Amino acid sequence: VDLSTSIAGVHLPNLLFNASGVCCQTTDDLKQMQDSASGSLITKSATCAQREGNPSPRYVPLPTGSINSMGLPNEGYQYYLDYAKSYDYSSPKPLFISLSGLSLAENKTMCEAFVAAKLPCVLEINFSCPNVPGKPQLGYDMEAMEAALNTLAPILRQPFGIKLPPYFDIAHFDAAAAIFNKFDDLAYVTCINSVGNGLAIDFETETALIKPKDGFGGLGGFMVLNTALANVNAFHRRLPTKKVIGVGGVTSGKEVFLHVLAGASAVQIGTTLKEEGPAVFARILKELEEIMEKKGYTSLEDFRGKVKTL
Ligand SMILES: O=C(O)c1[nH]c(=O)[nH]c(=O)c1I
Repeated sequence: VDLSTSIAGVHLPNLLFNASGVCCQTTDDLKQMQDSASGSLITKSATCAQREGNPSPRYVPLPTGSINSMGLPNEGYQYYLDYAKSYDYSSPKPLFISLSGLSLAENKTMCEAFVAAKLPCVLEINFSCPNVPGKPQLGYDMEAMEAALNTLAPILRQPFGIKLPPYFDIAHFDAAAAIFNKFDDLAYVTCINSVGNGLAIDFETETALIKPKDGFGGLGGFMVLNTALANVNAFHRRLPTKKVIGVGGVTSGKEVFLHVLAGASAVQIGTTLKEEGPAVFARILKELEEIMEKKGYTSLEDFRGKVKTL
């Protein structure tokens, strides 16, 4: 079976890669991704300056997923620019770079630096970090999101992507899609980032599980699967000339299959990669192949976006 796909003008030998933030902050992490069976890799969201992030504990696995309030820890964008400059683009795996400036000025600076370097990596702007105290998510402010795209698209002038928060209202899917359809170079959207500001509490100790923000953090893993599928399908239906990368709730080949059925062109793994390690890619690719063979599909196009309705 053929599990390859293409996004933003790059070809992925298979549709799986890491969710930004997991196994991608340092060059050691990224080497693990390169050595894994993934079809691509994306770096930890970068800010202009290096950041330590929030105090620990800041990530905790839960029975049905995870909660995190990392606080954008990263090596600073020059580190990832250097990595992108030294990346071997003859490798079958294309490189994606995540940028998450703390302001539009920061995003502008980082985009200008990457564009000036003229590299084949794909740039993805993170509109949805839920864990920087005092910084509301751009993805929930439609006007600010459109203003950011009006500033950044003319700088990028190449296919790029954006990372979106989950939306929970049809009117919000409509409003967001109406904005995205104005930008031809916006090649894809990645749905979803963590479900923001959940609260995990330990029953015995009666204490929040993570330290930052009184225990409030983004939810991920299996518990967010159905919200992720809805966001993938909502934007697949509303963005006819763009692609969707699906992320959220993948624990096996079954959820990858469901993400593609909902319309995903590629699928990322976060919590399950964090808990199982990079060997997860080989396991899940095998599971997906078995599912496709059983159902009689030979390529992702055979079923992408073909979820039936009653
Ligand atoms: O806290 C983080 O670093 C973080 N955590 C997330 O769950 N999503 C994000 O986009 C980010 I930038």
